Amino acid sequence: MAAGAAGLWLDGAGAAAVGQAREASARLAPLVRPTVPDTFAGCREAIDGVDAAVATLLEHRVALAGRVQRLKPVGGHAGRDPRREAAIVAAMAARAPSVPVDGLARIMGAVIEAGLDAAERDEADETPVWRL
Ligand SMILES: O=C(O)C(=O)C[C@]1(C(=O)O)C=C[C@@H](O)C=C1
Repeated sequence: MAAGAAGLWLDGAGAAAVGQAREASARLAPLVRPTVPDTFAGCREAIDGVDAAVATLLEHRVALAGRVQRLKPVGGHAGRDPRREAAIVAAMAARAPSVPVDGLARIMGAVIEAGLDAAERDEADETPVWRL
């Protein structure tokens, strides 16, 4: 398999490998090759592509957040660290200058809470899909 500017070339790959490669491409394409669509349908398609990448990153972030809870003296919601959360928002603000900082703080607050909720469900023996 090789990746190029226009997509993926698969030589002699089975259907499962082709499916996996398509999914990997869908997840990565919006990051490495952002599109600038000029139609309604094109915009919707591009948004769906970005959402696929966002969902992939959220899934990975939730798994990492779950892992760090198990390494902290006090994990879960009880061990929240407002200074760390503010530093996360400040670092992200530099990369998302079009999103007002208070909006970014609300978004990341929701993301962090979702991660902590998932970690506490995991503690209750509900195995998550992703576990690092
Ligand atoms: O870094 C930590 O201490 C974490 O528990 C992870 C995390 C996060 O999801 O980024 C979650 C809760 C804390 O308030 C701060 C950050």
